[in-house]
Amino acid sequence: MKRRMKQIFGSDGRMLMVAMDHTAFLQEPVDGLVNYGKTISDSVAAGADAFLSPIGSAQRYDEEFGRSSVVVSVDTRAPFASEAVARALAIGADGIKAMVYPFADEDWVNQSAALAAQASAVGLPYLAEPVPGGFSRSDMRTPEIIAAGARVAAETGADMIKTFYTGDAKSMRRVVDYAGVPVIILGGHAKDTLEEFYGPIWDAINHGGVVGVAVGTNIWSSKNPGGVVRGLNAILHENATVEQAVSAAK
Ligand SMILES: O=C[C@H](O)COP(=O)(O)O
Repeated sequence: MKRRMKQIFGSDGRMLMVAMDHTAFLQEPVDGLVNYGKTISDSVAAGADAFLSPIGSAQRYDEEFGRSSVVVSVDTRAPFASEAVARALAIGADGIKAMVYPFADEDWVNQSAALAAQASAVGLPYLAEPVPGGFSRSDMRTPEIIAAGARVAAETGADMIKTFYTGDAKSMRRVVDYAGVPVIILGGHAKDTLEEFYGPIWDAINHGGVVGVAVGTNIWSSKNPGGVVRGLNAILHENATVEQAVSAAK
């Protein structure tokens, strides 16, 4: 477990994860995901530490992933718990990831606990993504509920949490403190400018206690995925300002 966690996070304890698991549920092809292998290769060259991928692509693109970490997403299109863990191990994954729906679906919370137990038994890091109330409850995205949801997911046995940015570093710090395990934030919908995209990430990393990002849409929907990753790498691993990150991306 320790060796795999170090592999995912790297020597500075931070993680730049490119999320490409959307192919398991998106209802239309997106160029950056049609060109899945190229998006991976460009991201690796730009400094990505890890990828989030469904099992099918995790197997298919092993060449492109190179020495980066691959965390297999088993939210959908994959068997849960023991079968998913065995499959992830069989393909050489560095971790496993699943959704959790605190305050909405007890079965999913219990499934998360089962998955955590199975993964822990074989030393496979488990990344849980709590979505309080489920996707329909956008009213449940307050900092307090995000913090509570993160803790529920951590209490199922997750080793890391991927969750929403609360919108400001102070309340994000409370999420991180309450979760008790490393927290990374997701990217969300496509932003109009790089400044708008990098700004909150810079805050979360430098003042919110967040140790990484899992970004999908803002990378693979960009005309220049490698550039977006380069800017993220500058913020996460080179202490760059937002302005420097924007320059690095261009
Ligand atoms: O696995 C998906 C994550 O939510 C990150 O992707 P996103 O940047 O599109 O939100």
